[in-house]
Amino acid sequence: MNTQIITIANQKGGVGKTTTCANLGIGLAQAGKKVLLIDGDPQGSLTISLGHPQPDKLPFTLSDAMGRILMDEPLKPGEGILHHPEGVDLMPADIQLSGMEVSLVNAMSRETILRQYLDTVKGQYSHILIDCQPSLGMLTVNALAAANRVIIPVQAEYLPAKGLEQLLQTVNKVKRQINPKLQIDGILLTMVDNRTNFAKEIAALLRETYGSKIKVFATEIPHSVRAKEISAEGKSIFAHDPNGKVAEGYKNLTQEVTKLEKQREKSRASIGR
Ligand SMILES: Nc1ncnc2c1ncn2[C@@H]1O[C@H](COP(=O)(O)OP(=O)(O)OP(=O)(O)O)[C@@H](O)[C@H]1O
Ligand SMILES: [Mg+2]
Repeated sequence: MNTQIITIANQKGGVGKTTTCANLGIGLAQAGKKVLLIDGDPQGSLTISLGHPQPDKLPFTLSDAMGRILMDEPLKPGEGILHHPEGVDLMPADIQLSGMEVSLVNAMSRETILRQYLDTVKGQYSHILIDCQPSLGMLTVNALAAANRVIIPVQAEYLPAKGLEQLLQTVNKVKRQINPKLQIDGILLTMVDNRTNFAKEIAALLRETYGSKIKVFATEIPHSVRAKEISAEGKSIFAHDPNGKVAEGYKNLTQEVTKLEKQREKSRASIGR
């Protein structure tokens, strides 16, 4: 299986990375895909939002998995992977992962420890989604080095220009130096308040500034208090508010993401001919 590995990254905090990771992941599972979510944030927000309110009580988390790779110790098949009732698997994270940033500094192949871990599990999955912490540190570099695709959530409320530039530089550097397969799927506008023109202006500005290089997803995720509630519920927006506009948004995003995949497959096939 040619596993699609999608990293959700933006070093700006609170832009909807975790919400997108959980709901795109569950959206893909509902579309019949075999999905593993990786919590790459020591805060464990993805882990918490998928029904594990105390990540530090879990017996095995991503820092243990990456530690095994660092120490060259074996992992049992599927070790530490949790199952969510809505059909996705999860490699959780807890605060111990913050120590990994430090351990990686002097490690051999420090940028590819996560990739090496994913190599041991990816045979089981069609899609792996990685949630990043809000930084461009070693963990995010590991997530970019492990992926073939990146989605960049941008909160429509602020002008993101400068931070975005820095993120794109990091992505390009990883692509050049470590991972030539890496492609930016697109910028995803999140928490869009349709009562104002602001989101439209920002979307227009983003398309104007980056549109020639980077796709801005046609799907925009609307702002809704229902989306805020889900993390406490441990469920997706599809279970919490199936007929709401955020569920519709993530359903549309799921379709855009799978469509991109098919287009790329087609163009690869035609190049191969
Ligand atoms: N569409 C939405 N409408 C309203 N609130 C939302 C929406 N999406 C996410 N939120 C809320 O906004 C906050 C930030 O979202 P989220 O945790 O997904 O962002 P993040 O980029 O992962 O943050 P961090 O950088 O801290 O990891 C959360 O409280 C979340 O519940
Ligand atoms: Mg987060």
